Amino acid sequence: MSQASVRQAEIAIEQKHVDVVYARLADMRVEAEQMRDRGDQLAHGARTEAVFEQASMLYERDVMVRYANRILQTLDSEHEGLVFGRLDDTTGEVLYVGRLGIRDADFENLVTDWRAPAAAAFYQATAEQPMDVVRRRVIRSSGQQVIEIDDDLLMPGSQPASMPVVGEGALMATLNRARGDAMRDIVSTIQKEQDEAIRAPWRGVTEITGGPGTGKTAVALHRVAYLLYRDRKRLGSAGVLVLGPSTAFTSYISRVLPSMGEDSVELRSLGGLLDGIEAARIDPAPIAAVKGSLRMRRVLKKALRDSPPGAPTEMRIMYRGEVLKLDAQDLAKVRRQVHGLGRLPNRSRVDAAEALLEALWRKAESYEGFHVKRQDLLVDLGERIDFHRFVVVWWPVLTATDVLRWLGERSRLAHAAGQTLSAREIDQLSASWRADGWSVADVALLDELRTLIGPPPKRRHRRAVEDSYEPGRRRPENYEDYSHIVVDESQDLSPMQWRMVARRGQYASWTLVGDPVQSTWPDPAEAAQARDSALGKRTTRRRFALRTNYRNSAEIFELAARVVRDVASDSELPRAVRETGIKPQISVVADASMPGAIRDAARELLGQVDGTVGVIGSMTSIAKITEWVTDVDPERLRVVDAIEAKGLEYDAVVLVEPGEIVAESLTGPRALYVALTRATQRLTVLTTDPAWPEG
Ligand SMILES: Nc1ncnc2c1ncn2[C@@H]1O[C@H](COP(=O)(O)OP(=O)(O)OP(=O)(O)O)[C@@H](O)[C@H]1O
Repeated sequence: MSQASVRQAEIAIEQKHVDVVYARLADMRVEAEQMRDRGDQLAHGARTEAVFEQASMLYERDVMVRYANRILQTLDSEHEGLVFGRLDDTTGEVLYVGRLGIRDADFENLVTDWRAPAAAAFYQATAEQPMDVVRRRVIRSSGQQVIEIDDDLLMPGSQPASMPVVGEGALMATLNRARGDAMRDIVSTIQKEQDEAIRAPWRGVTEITGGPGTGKTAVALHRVAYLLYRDRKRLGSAGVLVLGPSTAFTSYISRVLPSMGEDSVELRSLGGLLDGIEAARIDPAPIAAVKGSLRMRRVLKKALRDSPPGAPTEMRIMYRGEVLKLDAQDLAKVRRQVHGLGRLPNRSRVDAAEALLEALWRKAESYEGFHVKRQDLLVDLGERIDFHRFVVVWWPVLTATDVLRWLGERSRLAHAAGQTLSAREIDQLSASWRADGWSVADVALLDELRTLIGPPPKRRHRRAVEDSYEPGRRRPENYEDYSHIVVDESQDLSPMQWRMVARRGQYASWTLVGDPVQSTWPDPAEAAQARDSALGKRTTRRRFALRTNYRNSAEIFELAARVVRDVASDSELPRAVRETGIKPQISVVADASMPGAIRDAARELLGQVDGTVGVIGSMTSIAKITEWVTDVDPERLRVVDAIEAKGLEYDAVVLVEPGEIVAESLTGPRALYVALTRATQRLTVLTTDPAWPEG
């Protein structure tokens, strides 16, 4: 038989099994729907049964409905192939691996869930340690149709004559495919070193490091699916949070977990972590660096103690024929006293009222010939409506956004900053808070303020809503009790951002994903310290280093590696496994011809690849660049600045003016390294510097 017909025959064998699986699934679907109906009946019945029976009935119903929903969800979710793997072992046993564990009506195993221990060999077996696996097969399908198979022969000595081996390697086939706007899951081709990180226990802190394209993000997401599968009770109800750098990133990864049947995980960007605020604006690097540093805590604390804008600077109140007056100095003293009690400002209005009454009493006492009893004055004035009206405006309920906005006034910020910020920093920060909207770095400051201020006094009905929270429902505002938190691109979190994230995971276990070489944070020591205090005393720490770059062609990565050689050691750089024979194109362009050159390069690349093409430029020129390419294929062309490009990938990239990207970043070549490692197949660099990349 020819190779082609052997392949066809093997595909037909797999198709037969896949057909059996889908037929069984159709039956299960009917059963699941019946189960759901039966669940409803049970719930209905429970209302009329004795109380002790209700609990077990409801529990049974919940289990049924959850199981039924899970099957339906997996069947309905967009994914490639329910059955994607097969292992043949030395005893002739066959094990199929898929997205869901499925048994036939006689309870015989048709497919094993990829997360089950029995499926681990699918990812962990190698030629050196075959774990009794003779042949590993990846089955690629389109819908219910098997379209391709790819085999690895792990134990050639044990291969029976009747066992053919076909295909050229599933991994390479997958890596060569065009990229779209959404990341795909990698369940069928997870590599051994990745699998170890995915299956690590949930406790403590799991750190996954590796260069660009080593699959850190993919691994972190599969780890979440794995942990929820293994420990849903413990992790599922308190919730899992996945945090990424930008909304472009969270949208890029948003389909991976649902494609594995997980839709309960919260994906948030750093700008969207605080409920009610969606910040996308990125500050210029020097401003972001100040906003992210721990110095800001001092400034914010001080700002809260200052008198709010619009607060009266004088109090006059008539009492028994005398006008009692507190001037600005008196009032400032009272304010200091109240803050000195150390309670949250939004919880201190009663303290403020009491301190004002005391001050009024001292004033009254100082008036000659004015005889009143202290207790009388405190009670009489304390009941007066005009006194309360004053307290409300003098000690208003604060919101974090109000307080940060106030610091847009330069003199106010200067007062709060004292010696903590330089005059230039005060100029820059106050100007930034006068601008419209919030920046991503502001969100951590708002969250810090939220905690320093305390929640606004609760109204009764509001408390009722928060207390009635049950797992599965929408979580309460600014929920802080996640059971597991994944932080992607963790090398870039500022100390203030670490504090914000830590608040949400006081009892959580963590998966941290990052690459120090791609760091755009200028003070790694300060950030590392903030990170360590965020993680607290968690003693279990495990580290996984991924070393193979699956994204970039070797030719593209070679150029990227050149720009960071001075700041990174070889051991920190991954190895790109895929060669395309196509070198990146570097074109030196005159300034005036840049718009046309970008358009031409974009069009050329769009003609050469099937998927998306990214145009990446500096933050300062990205608005201009966006205008220049508006008429070029909006379907497949994406324009992002070097910061936003973090974590994303395209089939081809036009990188505009690398020198500008280096110049505007506080970590120079590292930011450029990030931008240069976004393309899977082709890269064109346009520069006005004839000496680049050497210059
Ligand atoms: N085992 C694998 N099988 C198939 N594709 C893979 C595998 N591992 C990684 N990839 C692909 O490689 C690309 C890079 O993966 P990912 O974005 O997770 O890398 P990363 O380490 O997070 O990169 P960066 O640090 O640049 O953000 C993705 O397209 C991913 O699907």
